[in-house]
Amino acid sequence: MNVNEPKQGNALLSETPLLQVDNLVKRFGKGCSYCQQIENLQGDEESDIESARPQNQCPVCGSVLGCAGISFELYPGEILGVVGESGSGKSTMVRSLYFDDEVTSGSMTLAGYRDGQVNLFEASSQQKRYIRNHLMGMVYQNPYLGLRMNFSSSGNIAEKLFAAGSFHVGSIRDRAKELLERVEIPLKRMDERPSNFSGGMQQRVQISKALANNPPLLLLDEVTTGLDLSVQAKVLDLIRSIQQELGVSMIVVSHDLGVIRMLSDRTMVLKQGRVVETGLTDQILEDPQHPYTQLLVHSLL
Ligand SMILES: Nc1ncnc2c1ncn2[C@@H]1O[C@H](COP(=O)(O)OP(=O)(O)OP(=O)(O)O)[C@@H](O)[C@H]1O
Repeated sequence: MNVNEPKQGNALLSETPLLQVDNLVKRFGKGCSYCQQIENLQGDEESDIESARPQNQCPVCGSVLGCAGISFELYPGEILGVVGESGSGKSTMVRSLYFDDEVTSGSMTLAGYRDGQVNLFEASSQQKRYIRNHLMGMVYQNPYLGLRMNFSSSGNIAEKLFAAGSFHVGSIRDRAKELLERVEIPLKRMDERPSNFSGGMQQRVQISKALANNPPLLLLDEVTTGLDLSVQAKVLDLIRSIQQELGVSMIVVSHDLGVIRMLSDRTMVLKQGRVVETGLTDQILEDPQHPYTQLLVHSLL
């Protein structure tokens, strides 16, 4: 597959979302009676584009709204791109979805967990662990967050399989081989620590670990940022082919519209913790409606 080729159409969207997020709020800081009314920090969408004053910071108590009421749906087999400038809340959003950060309020349901009837943000820590181990995978920009650098690559995968209840050493080893082969890590290096690997290889090991238990949902946070362009292209190509092969749904966070253009079916644009525009990626890139999206798109050109 050539990464320079345009995407082959959009995923077939089924009627029922795999993931539904409603009104996700994440506040950093204690908050006060002023900023608990989120609309007080709303700002003027049209005029604050160039403004230096962050609209997501409370002028009274100084708390910051990382996510200020984000709602969206993700359908089976779909790749949703999340784009926005630095500080727009992209990482806070995915970290919240993966339970790395505890949210302030909001709800998240997954079709594969108790028929989508449970707000996962309110689940117990044991339930959250189950969901992370069986139903979600996460790939971080910084491989040190997703990998244990003092374990071998196969050991990293084994850890994820153990966590989901696999204990048969032979099958774990076979699965590790299969996954590492899939992400093109030479098998003779499977017992080496990822700290010996290049940045692109570390990201590929992270991807294989995240996929170990066949989760229906994969979260990818700036996974190619900081890699050389040719390495970046290989990792993006891998992500795209894995998605086509396994049909896994993905949320791809990037500040780089080139990455979004290549991978995502639909795109959600964030600004200061809020969704300003969502639509088919081609439409967002070719005919952006919101002034902020227009600025982002034009800065790509
Ligand atoms: N631990 C924290 N404590 C206080 N504020 C935070 C914390 N983490 C994030 N923020 C704030 O939340 C807002 C959203 O940050 P976030 O890192 O999610 O943005 P981003 O779009 O991922 O940016 P980048 O691409 O630069 O990482 C920013 O204003 C940021 O300063």
